Amino acid sequence: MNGRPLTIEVSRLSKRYGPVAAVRDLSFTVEPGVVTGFLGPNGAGKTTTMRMLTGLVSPTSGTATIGGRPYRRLRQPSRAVGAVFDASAFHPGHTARDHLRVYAAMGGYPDGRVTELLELLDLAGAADRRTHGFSTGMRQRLTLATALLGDPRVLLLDEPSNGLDPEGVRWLRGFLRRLADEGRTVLISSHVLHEMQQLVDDVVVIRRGELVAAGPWSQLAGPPAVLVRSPDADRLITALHGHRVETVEPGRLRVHGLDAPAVAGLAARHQVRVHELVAENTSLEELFLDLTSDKAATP
Ligand SMILES: Nc1ncnc2c1ncn2[C@@H]1O[C@H](COP(=O)(O)OP(=O)(O)OP(=O)(O)O)[C@@H](O)[C@H]1O
Repeated sequence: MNGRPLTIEVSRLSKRYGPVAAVRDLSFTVEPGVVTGFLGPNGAGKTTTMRMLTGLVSPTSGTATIGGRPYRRLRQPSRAVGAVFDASAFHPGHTARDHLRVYAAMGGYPDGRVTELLELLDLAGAADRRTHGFSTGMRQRLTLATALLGDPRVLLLDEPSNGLDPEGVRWLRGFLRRLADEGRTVLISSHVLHEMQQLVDDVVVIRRGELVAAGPWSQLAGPPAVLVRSPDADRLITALHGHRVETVEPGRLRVHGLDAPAVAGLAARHQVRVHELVAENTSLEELFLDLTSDKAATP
């Protein structure tokens, strides 16, 4: 990667389309060196925000900057920022190599960069095939190759995991992680949450154009919880004095803020019988459903 890392800053950003408030007073930061997921249900305003970041849509108010400047005022925008919004937008008659050559010519990149990226994205074997026969995974890799032509320090990808099989998602995770480790700023949007859970370090969650939550995924997921089945549930509640304990049903408890070994240790110390102990991790999906439910919308 060439040059200093670039931080993305979105500040009090709004976009109206007539009566539709697509993005409302949105503020968040995306740091270099991590993979950040931009999450929200369909129509939440993700694409509109990413288009404002790349100068394709002008904000109604607020700012969206990359390394402190709006996209259009960056010295070499296409070298600083790689962005692709539609993975299916290939000319069906073009081969993968043709497609990359067209974009390389537009950006002023040498042909050697095309060959390099075909290798890097595992497309060398399919380089001279027409894209209309490409699988979803190959299309997504070609999209990534297009975004990477200028060796950008910032990568903005709209729904890069869309339609990938588990093997494809695993590959994408490793690839994005490498880019982040090189100091790049990686922002990927999605509404398919179980895939994102494997892909991202930080998350920015929006709903109806507004920020719902932002931060490291591990913090947003909250502390662990443990499900315990015990014939001595009342005594276990006493032993767990000072911790938040819910009774799920008679004989079954959910203990918050402790991991399974800690609960087992306390039970042993108080000679309470335990028949089952299951660690529960809040998945991003649960978190997302919770954050985006109507209940969460009302103050
Ligand atoms: N050019 C436009 N004209 C009018 N309304 C628009 C336009 N672009 C987006 N919208 C509206 O703005 C809102 C946000 O749309 P946007 O595409 O940004 O959401 P999204 O989170 O990317 O959704 P998806 O996951 O479905 O792509 C939606 O209500 C959409 O209908």
